[in-house]
This record gives sequence, structure tokens and C-alpha cells, in this order.
Amino acid sequence: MIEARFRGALGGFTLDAAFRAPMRGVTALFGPSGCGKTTVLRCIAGLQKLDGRLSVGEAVWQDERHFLAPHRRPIGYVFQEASLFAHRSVRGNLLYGYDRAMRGRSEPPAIGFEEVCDLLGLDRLIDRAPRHLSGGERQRVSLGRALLSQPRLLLMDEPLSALDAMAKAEILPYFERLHARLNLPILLVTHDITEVERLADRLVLMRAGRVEAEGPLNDLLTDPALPFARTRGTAAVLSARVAGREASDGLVRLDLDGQPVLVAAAPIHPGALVRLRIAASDVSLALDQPSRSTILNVLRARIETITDAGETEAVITLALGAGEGQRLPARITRRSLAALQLAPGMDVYVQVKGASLSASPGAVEP
Ligand SMILES: Nc1ncnc2c1ncn2[C@@H]1O[C@H](COP(=O)(O)OP(=O)(O)OP(=O)(O)O)[C@@H](O)[C@H]1O
Repeated sequence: MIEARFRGALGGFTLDAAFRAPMRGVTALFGPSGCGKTTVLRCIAGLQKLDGRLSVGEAVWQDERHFLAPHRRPIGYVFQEASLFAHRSVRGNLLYGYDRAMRGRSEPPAIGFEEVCDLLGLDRLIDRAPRHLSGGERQRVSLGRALLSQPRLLLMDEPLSALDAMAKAEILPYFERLHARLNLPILLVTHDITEVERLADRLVLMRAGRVEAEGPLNDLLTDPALPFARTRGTAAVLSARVAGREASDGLVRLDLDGQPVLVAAAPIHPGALVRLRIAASDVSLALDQPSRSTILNVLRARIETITDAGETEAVITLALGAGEGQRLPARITRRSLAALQLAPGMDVYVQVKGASLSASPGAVEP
């Protein structure tokens, strides 16, 4: 477990933030510009010294008496703009940290050169100079270089925000593939909810120098007390397991808390965990088992809460099964709410169009 607590003033800004993160998976620090995300990352790297305490697994990096110097902290840091050595090739950049990390080290590397090249698709670029790389390629090399320095903790500060939409779309699958492979904690600073939905397992929601909430990603996304649930475009990110592919039409069957879900596209290794994004506006509810409908997926769920969202709509938080499963939101009109007399505690049929679902690799904590 990583345990971090920092408190102090920087000019007119006060940081008073405490959170925990597991030793595996991606924990996203999320919040509006200026809320203190980068400052927290800098405190963790030891680049900013504020009062507090920081432990990473068994190791204490900062407390009242000790402050481990930045260069002695085994971290990889990936910034918004890749800062590669211009005079070295991609290979030279990758080997820079690796050679230093392996010098005098008796145990084998946690991640090797070939594996990094393979995971990040760097083989084709290996002899190029950084100036001949696209923005997305530069970020892949930066990430590769950070990983090869054999860090115990990877810090990523808005690693995709300097990229255009196409470059982002190209690089995200690489980040997703790393997710399952890496056995180290990643702290990701972002203010992009799409990145959070695709990459984060856990969320630390920050506002004005403080931690407003923290927990598993979907718990926060679907918490009616937090701003996500009421935001237009809100979605649940659920953990499901690949059950198989339908021989007749190629749809992929997932097991979602014991209920079947069909999706048009998904990684198809049976048994693999996937993250399933379900947008609140793609969910409709029925009191009776729907029949003769084009909707592919009908799930059982129980209504937990109903929250007004604007003048005409409401967001209903549902828990799958008889209320014990993962949560998802449904955004419906208040007119439908009244017509069906929906209320907390009621069991409903949840309808989700197969074509609106997307499943991607990398599991979230159920
Ligand atoms: N060394 C410093 N001296 C004075 N103020 C600082 C210092 N470092 C950060 N700040 C201020 O602290 C606040 C938080 O900055 P920080 O960069 O951590 O926010 P952020 O959430 O990462 O924002 P963004 O998403 O825009 O990068 C800002 O108001 C910033 O101007």
C-alpha cells in the first residue's frame, strides 16, 4: 500500500491531501486545473518538500524525521511532454535508465528491454532519432524509458494531454496492455474523464488542494453524492469476464456478476477480465421482462437511489442482481420515472443495447 499525506502552503495555494493507493494498478488523481494534482506528484517524487508522510510498501520515504532525496526514490516519471535525449536514438534513450538501474543489481530486471519494446511497439522505431518521432511515439519511448529504469512506482503527469485526438486513440491501447502486465503501482494525473474510464482502477478525486473522495473507480463514478453521476455523458466502468464467442454471429459473451452480456467487440481470451463501459444514457428500464425488442442485453438490478439531474431528467443508481452486484447509472426522463412509479428498493429489468457497449482489456477492481 502507498500511504501519502502532505500539508503546506505554496504561495496562495494550500495543499492538505491524504490518500492511499494499492501496490498494483492505476490510481488516477483527478480534478480541475489548479487543484493540486501535480503538486502531490512532485511531493511523492521528493521534488517538492511539504510537511507530511509517505510510505511505499514497507519503505518510508518521508516522515517527521526523514526525507529521502529525490534521486534515491526508485520512481519512473512520465511528463506531459516527452523529454528525450535529442542526440540519442530511441535505443539509446531506452538503455539510458536501464543500464544505470542494472549496474550493481543482483536480481533480474522486473521488466526487460525486449518486453518493453514489444509491449510499447518500439521495435520499428529503435534506430530513429527523437526528432523523427510523432508525439505519440515520443510518449511511448518516454514510458518505455521510465519502465526500464526498474521503478517501484510510476508517476504519470498528464501523459496524453499534449497529444491530439488521433494520437491519443493510438497510444491508449498500449497503455491498456501494460496495465495487466505491470506489477507496480501507477499514479496517473489527469483531468480527462475518458482517460480515467480507460485506464484507472482507483480514483482520488481532488478539489482545491483537498481529497474530496477516493475509492475503486466505479464506486466513485456511480456515487450520487459526487459530481460524476449527474454529469451528462456519465458512465459506469464495470468489471466483467469473457465467457466466449457466439459461433452464429461473432458477438462476444461476457459474464457480468453472473449475468450474460453480449458485446459487438471485445478482447476474446476466454476467462480474461475486461472493463465494460456502460453510458447512463444507453440504459433503459422496464418493470416486466421485455420481449420482441432489438435490445440484446437485459439484466436484473435493484434501484438504489434516484437523483434529479436538471429539470426533466433523473439519474437512477442501480445495483446488479438483487442489489449485491456492481453499480451502474441510468439516465431517464422524470416523466418515465413517474409513469413507472420507480422507487428505491424496486427490482427492474435493465436494458442495454449491445452496439453501444465497449469492452477493453485491463480489469478494474470489482
Ligand atoms: N512553487 C509554487 N509556488 C507557488 N504556487 C504554486 C507552486 N506550485 C504550485 N503552485 C500553485 O498551486 C496550485 C496547484 O497547482 P498544481 O500544478 O498542483 O495543480 P494541478 O491540479 O496539477 O493543475 P493542472 O491540471 O492545471 O496541471 C496552483 O494554483 C499553482 O499555481
